[in-house]
Amino acid sequence: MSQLKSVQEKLRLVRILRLLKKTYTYEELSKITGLPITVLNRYVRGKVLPSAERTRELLKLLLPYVNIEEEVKKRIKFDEYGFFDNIPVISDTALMSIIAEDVASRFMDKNVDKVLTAATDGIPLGVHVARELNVDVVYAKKKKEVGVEKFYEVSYVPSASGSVTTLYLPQWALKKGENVLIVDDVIRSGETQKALLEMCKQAVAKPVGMFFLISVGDVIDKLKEEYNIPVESLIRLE
Ligand SMILES: O=P(O)(O)OC[C@H]1O[C@H](OP(=O)(O)OP(=O)(O)O)[C@H](O)[C@@H]1O
Repeated sequence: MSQLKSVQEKLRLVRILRLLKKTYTYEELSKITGLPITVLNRYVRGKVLPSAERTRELLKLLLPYVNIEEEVKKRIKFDEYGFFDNIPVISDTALMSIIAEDVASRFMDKNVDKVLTAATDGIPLGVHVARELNVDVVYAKKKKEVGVEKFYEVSYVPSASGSVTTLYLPQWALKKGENVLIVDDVIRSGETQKALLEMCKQAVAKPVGMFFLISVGDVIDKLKEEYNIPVESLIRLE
């Protein structure tokens, strides 16, 4: 294993420990791993890193306790009208890194050149996934930034809004022939995503897949059928 790969594995273990720390006590983690609390605490705080061999052993022991779907569900807070607050999910950097590893492995064989998302709430997932795939992330905004000469722009009517929204993306951000992975935190009607797909069309770039943390209803099945690309979500709400 290369030095870099070995360090990455160690950092992955620290992220997993930090995530599990939010659910399990040090006593419980100590029982699971057979390591003293003081040692685990040093790993979590980054005071020391485990050896490569211990990292492998600990990952084997701890990974069964990581259920990312449950971690996301646990963090979604619904209000009295059935709307949910996704900030507890997208602001948790340890969880987002672990989710991004999962997303990267799902789309590893797609030769992704760029990750595309929509501002605002798609950005954290976009950044984490792009970093994991070692590519750049670009995002469409609802306003035109000054200093940009040419934009791809798509107008649509978001469900239940009754007004037209336009998304703008600088033309330098997507190039002809690039393989694009579209990600977002949530997909409800799919209108935002169709706008991003339309931007790929304007750029003559190729959408190679779509991923969402949360999808509502059967919208991802419809997109998959219509565009004939893999469309996946971590959790599906009815
Ligand atoms: O499938 P759809 O019905 O199009 O909805 C999904 C979109 O809605 C949310 O963004 P929003 O437009 O609320 O902007 P925000 O990210 O700035 O909150 C979300 O982040 C998605 O981009």
